[in-house]
Amino acid sequence: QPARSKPQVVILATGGTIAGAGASATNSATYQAAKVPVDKLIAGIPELDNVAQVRGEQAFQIASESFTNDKLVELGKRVSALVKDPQVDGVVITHGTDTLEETSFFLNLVIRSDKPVVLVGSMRPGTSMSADGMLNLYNAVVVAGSADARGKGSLVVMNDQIHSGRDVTKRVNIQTNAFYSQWGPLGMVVEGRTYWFRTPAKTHTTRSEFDIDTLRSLPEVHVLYGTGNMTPEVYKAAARAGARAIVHAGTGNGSVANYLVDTLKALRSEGLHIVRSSRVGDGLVLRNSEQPDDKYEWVVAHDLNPQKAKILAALALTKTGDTKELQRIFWQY
Ligand SMILES: NC(=O)C[C@H](N)C(=O)O
Repeated sequence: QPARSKPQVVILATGGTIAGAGASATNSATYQAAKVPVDKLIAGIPELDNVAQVRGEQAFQIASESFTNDKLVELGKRVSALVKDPQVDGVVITHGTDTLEETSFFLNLVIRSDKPVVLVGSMRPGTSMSADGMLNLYNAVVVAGSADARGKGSLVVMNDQIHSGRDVTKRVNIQTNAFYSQWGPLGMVVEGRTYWFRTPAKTHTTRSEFDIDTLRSLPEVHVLYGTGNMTPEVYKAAARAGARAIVHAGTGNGSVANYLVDTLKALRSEGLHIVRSSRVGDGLVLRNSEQPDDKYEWVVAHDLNPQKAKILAALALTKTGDTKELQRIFWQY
């Protein structure tokens, strides 16, 4: 077959601020997300034509805070079908930034392909002054069409940086430098070229034991946030509401208040899993630090923040209910 001159990239649009519109150019924070259809986004960047052959597909038109487990599974299945198409070299997903880190981690774990899957959003709507969506989308298409982006797991392109979809998190709610990875970005994309500096160490995509093609749904996992003066009843309510695991977004090292410990132990003995993460954001929670996890059969979230731990716990619970296995999964991914 003759080599194609340009990579073929599909832009799968889900909504978010990158498809947002405000009343005036000064509305950078007050606007409606998920308004502009994907074909209009593509038409607004004729330069895309220089770097890839692009086509759009509208998966959803929602703000990302409204993503559900069912939507994650539906999106994952569509991405999987696209990357199996020999005509497709890479996929870009336009996404709201609020839960982009959950979707990127989920796809990093369930898409069994080494083709680039690149998530992108924006912090300002396209109608605003210094809107960031156009360049972010252009950069994302460049990365999705790059052979050197293959095999690196899902990627997030924001603000000229290329992040691992596993590591990245939204840290600022109102500026264009919103995304951050505690272990650093993987690379940069500048003027249509990629520059790489590191690769992910954790298992992903082609080597993952999770597979979107056989996944039908995700079990319920709730995150409960550690503060002073917690209420044990809230943990029991999560269990009654059908949670199979609770991610405890603990203070500091994932610590648990002394008056909560008995409730968490009792819930564990009833079959619910306890995953200790931290509300701090950076760092990592170690086993048997703060609490005797071995004795209580609790799991620690390693370096995953609570919302990422929720995604991995849900996927892990589709495979096992064994605490040691769950912990092995948290170390590995
Ligand atoms: N900047 C954004 O995209 C925020 C928006 N609420 C969303 O996540 O859809």
